[in-house]
Amino acid sequence: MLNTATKSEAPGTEQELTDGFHLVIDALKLNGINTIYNVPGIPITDLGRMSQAAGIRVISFRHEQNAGYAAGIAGFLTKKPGVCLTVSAPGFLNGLTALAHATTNCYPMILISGSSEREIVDLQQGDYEEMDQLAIAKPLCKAAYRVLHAQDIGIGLARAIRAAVSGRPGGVYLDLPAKLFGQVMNADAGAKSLVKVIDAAPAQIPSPASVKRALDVLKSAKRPLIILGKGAAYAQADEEIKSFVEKSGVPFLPMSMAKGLLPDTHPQCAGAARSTVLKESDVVMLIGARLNWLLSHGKGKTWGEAPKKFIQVDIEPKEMDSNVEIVAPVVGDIGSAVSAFIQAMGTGWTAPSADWTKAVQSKREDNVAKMAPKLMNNKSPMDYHGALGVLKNVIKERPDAILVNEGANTLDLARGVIDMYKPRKRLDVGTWGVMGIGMGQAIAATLETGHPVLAVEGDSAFGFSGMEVETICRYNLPICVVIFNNDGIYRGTDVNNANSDPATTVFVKGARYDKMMEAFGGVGINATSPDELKRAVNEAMDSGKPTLINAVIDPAAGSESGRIGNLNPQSVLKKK
Ligand SMILES: CC(C)(COP(=O)(O)OP(=O)(O)OC[C@H]1O[C@@H](n2cnc3c(N)ncnc32)[C@H](O)[C@@H]1OP(=O)(O)O)[C@@H](O)C(=O)NCCC(=O)NCCSC(=O)C(=O)O
Repeated sequence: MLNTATKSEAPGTEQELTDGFHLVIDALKLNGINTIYNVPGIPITDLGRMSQAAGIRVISFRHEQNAGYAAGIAGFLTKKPGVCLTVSAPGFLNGLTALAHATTNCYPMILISGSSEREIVDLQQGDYEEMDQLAIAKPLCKAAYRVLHAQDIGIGLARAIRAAVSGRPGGVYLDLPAKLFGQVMNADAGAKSLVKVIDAAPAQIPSPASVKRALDVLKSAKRPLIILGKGAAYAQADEEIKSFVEKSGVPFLPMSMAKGLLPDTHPQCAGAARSTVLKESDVVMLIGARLNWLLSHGKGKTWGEAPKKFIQVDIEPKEMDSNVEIVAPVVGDIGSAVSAFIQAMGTGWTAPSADWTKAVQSKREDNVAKMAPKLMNNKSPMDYHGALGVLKNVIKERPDAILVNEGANTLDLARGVIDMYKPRKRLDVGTWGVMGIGMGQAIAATLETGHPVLAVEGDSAFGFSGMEVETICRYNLPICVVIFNNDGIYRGTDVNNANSDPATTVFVKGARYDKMMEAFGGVGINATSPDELKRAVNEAMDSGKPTLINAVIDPAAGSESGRIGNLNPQSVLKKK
């Protein structure tokens, strides 16, 4: 129902009126958008207040980048665009990193930003926070729109929603100049101008020929492999994906955020035999996974000598042949494609040879067995494995909890050690390997799903969004943040011999991040051994109280930039 903003006062011509503020709110509600991730300020403070009054959940952050990361991951988790609301110029720019991140990661998100007046901006006359925001946003997102007239708000939002979620999802920018909010129009006309987006992300059914071609190639394989990407997790076609993988009998490798689509403990899971399956497979079916740097572009020594054939399932036709030849492209949405595979496989599907599946299984068992003793050590200060062994069990006992994870070593090692059991329960740095997603993602994850969150953070990574612990306390969210504190980036042991400044990669020694949480009324714990960590995390996850655990990690533990290999400039220098 339309909110009545005011009534016109001319005698005898009384009519219900609405305005830009109310039209934006009504358009959001009409389209089922019930949460806004926001940082208030000119000119959108009242939009936040009025949205809250109208029943939309408005979560106010301390920095727009974190609100943006929250909106992006909300989009990933719900398949509805996550909305981030920012002030003009500087606030808008702060939100842009998250908008670009959403686009790169294919998360549906709308960055709505207030902006200054067109007449003044275009003549560059020095308006408050003057900036041509639309032009700046355009190259960083899927689509960018500006609404100048109140009667176009409905259409503007409809275009933004459709652009964000249809085809390959991504970030959309919606520019709302300050003057728009105050524009008044007849309430009936306003209501009629709103648009409810019907079938915003229509199913894209793959052609039967492409389905048959893909299955023929898979069937011909001696050593097949399925790689599940976060596109598969996004699709929410969990049952279909599980049935297909199990029916095929093919080993599967989950990319980081696809972990849990099938449990990491599933007999077909090849996560712990990664090098073996990439090198030795002869046919690889990519489902919602891109052949980007995370998969070494599908070539080079990671993929071994054996010739490979790639099958790729993706909603975006341009993804095909992006790095290597795709012999069987299947263009469609993942749910439709996987359902079509199941149907076309019929009843006579033959599983891959036991030679292959047993070889994968035995490599996996070897790696898991090698890892096991490391995870049980009770050293103090802790090393990564001792601390992660504890967290692995925390998630095993609470498979519905959401794990947020960022850092360098903290990310790389947690990804392997912590098994996931359910879909979309692992959220991390995504395609860019960006640091700073932690608190924004943790906040949105619990708000959107109702599940508690365990955020496992490197001390450096946490610093990018650390002030949001106040937000976590303000909204009293069930988030347990564990900071792997080794006094620096990669390690805390670097020394600068040139002058008295600290080395570039070290932080204050023995910092107590737990005190930050206490400052805002949450629970802060300093844990120096795996036993202490175990007690503290279990208590936090059971109580649901905002908690931050400063996990003291040996400053000498850890290696340079995880395993990014030759992307790490220091390793390049060392090689010269
Ligand atoms: C590209 C990658 C997927 C490739 O990683 P790899 O190291 O090759 O593989 P994984 O991590 O999956 O696995 C490593 C090895 O552990 C094995 N493995 C995996 N799981 C297990 C379990 N559960 N038990 C035992 N062993 C296991 C796996 O088979 C591999 O061994 P083998 O099979 O024997 O090989 C990954 O590096 C990645 O996601 N990188 C992103 C990192 C990132 O975004 N960083 C942010 C930058 S931080 C930053 O800003 C900065 O540093 O700068």
